[in-house]
Amino acid sequence: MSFNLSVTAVVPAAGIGTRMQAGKPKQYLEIAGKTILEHTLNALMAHPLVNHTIIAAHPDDTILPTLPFYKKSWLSVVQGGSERAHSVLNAVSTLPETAWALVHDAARPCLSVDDIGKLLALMKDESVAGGILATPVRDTMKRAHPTKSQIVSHTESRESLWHALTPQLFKAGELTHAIQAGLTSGTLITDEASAMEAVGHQVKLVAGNPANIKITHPEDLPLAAFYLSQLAQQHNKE
Ligand SMILES: Nc1ccn([C@@H]2O[C@H](COP(=O)(O)OP(=O)(O)OP(=O)(O)O)[C@@H](O)[C@H]2O)c(=O)n1
Ligand SMILES: C[C@](O)(CO)[C@H](O)COP(=O)(O)O
Repeated sequence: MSFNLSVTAVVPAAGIGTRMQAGKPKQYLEIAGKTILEHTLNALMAHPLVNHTIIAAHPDDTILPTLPFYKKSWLSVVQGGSERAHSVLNAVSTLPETAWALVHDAARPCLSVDDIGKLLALMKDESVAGGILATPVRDTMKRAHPTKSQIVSHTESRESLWHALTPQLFKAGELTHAIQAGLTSGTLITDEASAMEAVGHQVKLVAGNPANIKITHPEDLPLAAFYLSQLAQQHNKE
């Protein structure tokens, strides 16, 4: 049986980085001389099965066209939307229904090629619609009191609780329909898996490296710089 093994990376990059409180969208902040977005694209394109990337960019983005990779043949750009789900939908809906979409946050540059490979192995697993990189929760989880946000209401069980990361891998057609259904029904869609789960698809959890952090707040930058240096050292040893 032949499997469609070509993969398109889809990179939602239309956010404005409010929580980062920087003078520009966080994906354009630099680490080791490259923008965070460029680190992320390099990470994705390092896997031999990833042969194209679609970026969903903010309509007012004037930085992206100035970057060195902008005119590369392996890159396409679509307009992002008001929410991350809209940005992903605008990109994924341009793909053939049977294409594999590897959706990955622009704000997650510390992605290893090994973790991409672990997730792409799901393309041959017909028991699931796709899957996501994730890490098991390590800390005790507390639910705050609904009206007293600094007071503990109760302790949540951390049994079988995971942090969802990206990339998240699904067939473009199924993902397009799931996001459209979720947006129409008002389902909260904060990642691709939540849309797929809502319409009944099986989603596999693939344990990934917790270094694959989402750069969100200023204190994440030095941590990401450290993890990127570790990835570079590992790459140089290979
Ligand atoms: N309308 C949006 C909102 C977010 N994103 C992207 O989704 C990823 C994860 O979102 P987040 O970390 O929340 O980024 P921002 O929305 O930029 O951050 P903030 O919420 O602090 O403004 C980022 O790569 C961001 O660029 C997007 O493509 N379109
Ligand atoms: C997609 C994601 O990175 C998975 O953890 C996360 O849901 C993005 O959330 P954000 O609020 O858009 O940063």
